[in-house]
Amino acid sequence: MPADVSELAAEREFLAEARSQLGRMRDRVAALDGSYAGNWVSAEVLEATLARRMEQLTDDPEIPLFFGRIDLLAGETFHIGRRHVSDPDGEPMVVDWRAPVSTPFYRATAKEPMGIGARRRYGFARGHLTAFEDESLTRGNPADGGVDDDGATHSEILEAEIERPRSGPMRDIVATIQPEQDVIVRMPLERTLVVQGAPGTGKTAVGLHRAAYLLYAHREQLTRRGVLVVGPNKSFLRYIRDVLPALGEIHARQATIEEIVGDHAPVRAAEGADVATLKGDGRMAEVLRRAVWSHVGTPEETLVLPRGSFRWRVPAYEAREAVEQVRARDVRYSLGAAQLRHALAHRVLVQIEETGDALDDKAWDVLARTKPVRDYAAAVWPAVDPRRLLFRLFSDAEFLAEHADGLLSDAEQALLVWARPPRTAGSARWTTADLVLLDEVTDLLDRTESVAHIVVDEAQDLSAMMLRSLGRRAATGSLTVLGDLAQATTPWASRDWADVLGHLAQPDGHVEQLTAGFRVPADVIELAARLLPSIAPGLEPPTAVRRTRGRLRFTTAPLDDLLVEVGIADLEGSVGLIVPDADVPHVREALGAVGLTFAVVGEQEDAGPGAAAAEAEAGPDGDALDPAGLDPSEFESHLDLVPASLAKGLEFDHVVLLDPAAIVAAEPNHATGLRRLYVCLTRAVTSLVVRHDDDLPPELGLDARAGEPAGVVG
Ligand SMILES: Nc1ncnc2c1ncn2[C@@H]1O[C@H](COP(=O)(O)OP(=O)(O)OP(=O)(O)O)[C@@H](O)[C@H]1O
Repeated sequence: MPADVSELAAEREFLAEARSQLGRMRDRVAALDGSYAGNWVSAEVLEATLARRMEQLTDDPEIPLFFGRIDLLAGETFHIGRRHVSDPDGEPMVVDWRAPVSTPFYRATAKEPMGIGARRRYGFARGHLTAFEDESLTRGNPADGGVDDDGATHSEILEAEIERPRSGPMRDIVATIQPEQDVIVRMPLERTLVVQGAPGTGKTAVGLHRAAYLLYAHREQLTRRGVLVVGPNKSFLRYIRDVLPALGEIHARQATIEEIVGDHAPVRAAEGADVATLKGDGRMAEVLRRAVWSHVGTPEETLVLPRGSFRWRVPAYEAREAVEQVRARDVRYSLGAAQLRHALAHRVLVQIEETGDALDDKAWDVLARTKPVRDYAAAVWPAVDPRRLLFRLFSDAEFLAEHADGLLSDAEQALLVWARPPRTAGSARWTTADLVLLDEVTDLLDRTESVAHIVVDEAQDLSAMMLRSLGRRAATGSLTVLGDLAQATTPWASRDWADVLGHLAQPDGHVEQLTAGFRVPADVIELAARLLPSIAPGLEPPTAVRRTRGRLRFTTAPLDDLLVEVGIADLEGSVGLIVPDADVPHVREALGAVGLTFAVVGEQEDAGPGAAAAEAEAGPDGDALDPAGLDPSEFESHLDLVPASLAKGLEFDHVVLLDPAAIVAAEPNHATGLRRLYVCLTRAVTSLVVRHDDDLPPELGLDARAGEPAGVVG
């Protein structure tokens, strides 16, 4: 038997043995239960821990138990996988990719071998080990066998992974994390960092793997205090939701900013970009701070506290002193109110003690809770209701002017005041930007609880006030901030990462860059990069690492003809039809008319029971889901209809993009429109077809009259 064949057989045997050991570990955990615990609380905790452990030990035969191996120069060999597997003696058979011992698998090069002599990568097909590929790190001589400038060796298995046709929701990249990505993934927990990277450079992937790494490296702290992953919208969160569970991590909350601030009130209205931008401006924080603290009054009367036959008194000047002392402590507003009650009670306590009355330990608290003290303190330091406060700011121009003086211009103040104020705070129709302001007010009143770590994706799109909302939720933790300034599509987006770090209250955070593009093929990048001088001067396009240059085509064909001509049903991999939001209804009809089955991104929730019923009615061939051919399973469907506003963060093997000019025009200003177009152009992995009329945005630098613009047709 040739050496390679016998080696493959040995590796398969090892895989089978590792699987059976994983089964043994699982059986052992299954035999344990909470009865080992000392009391019911720890029983509950133990049960939960065991349940989590069982989940981690579940063996999915489709997912390779290991994907790599390193041979240490010192002689030891380690298989690297998604989870740790040990033999009955406790010796590791597979080590977790996040363990320190695994680091050289990701980072060692011939120039810096990090103590390993060889690296092996495995090829799998549906869980079956089909191939392996060895790389020697001891050659030292770059001329020896395909070692490139930075000492990396060409890997067919890595290339196959990068070139694979895309389908379905996002997958993990644990087998092929690149050295510069791995540095970010394993950065210490305390470091807040920004990852700036062009489309497809793996920011989302890296952020999720970093969350998984931190959960492993700081398990106790992170599961107790929480990890939060923030994405731009719910469909994006559905797109990424399988990645962390596939890495064995199910305890990270994934939410949009709207969901995070959603506890304050439901969103019941939208508003113009100018108003929303102003509400998201960092100056609003000071307006709100002033408005909240303006409630603290100046005591003018004596506090009188009857007790038995005595009437104890705190004169107004002493009460004023107490207020000043509490204010100087710079505590949250509600805590200040409680401290004022105690400060007043203390002055009474001292008087009582001076009479020689013996008081017990609780007397101070009891005095602070008496009705006269409570009423007096509440009159000077009244409770503030966030919704009533915002209602007053937006309906009472004088109140707003008082607190916005020197911060907002008259014109800006006029923008904020409601043209037709609701009658009460309870009937106000709040917008998303309002909820973020309510979150700020709530935090001025009572400190917001902090989690241990937040991963924020598409962070360039968040307003200063939104960033403050996230920053306070990581006040005693850290953040991984992912984004691309060239993809900023909100009118309130940030222009500078230093500003972002400032709003997050993490000024010491630092910026890392990713430049290698794993998604977009070179021809498509070159097209999209034409927009960069207009939308983000100074930012570079990604350097495509994909071998295929991609297929790029422009057409003016009518939509119905195009749908037939592209041959969507026969394309391997997923297809995204990206259209201006306003065109979704008529394109949906057109797709139904040509009999294509598709899902509409962003409509999964709405699809609900009706769609399920339609699916049940579908014949065995499943191609008649409902009259419009709607397939409710967004990202599982072969074809997704994607409103341009929801394309961000997604990718499809093939993209058909309709009407770039309308996509640009739909945004509140031209620069934002061009950035939206940049996002839409950079979703394709294999091919991009652009359907347009005679109005291609001039910034693309193409001659549209020819229909097939010169110089860029693949
Ligand atoms: N090291 C890697 N090995 C294999 N595939 C990778 C690697 N890094 C990234 N990818 C793939 O590249 C694609 C783009 O990754 P990702 O979506 O994380 O990029 P992004 O920078 O967040 O893009 P965007 O800015 O468009 O949101 C994904 O399919 C991802 O799996």
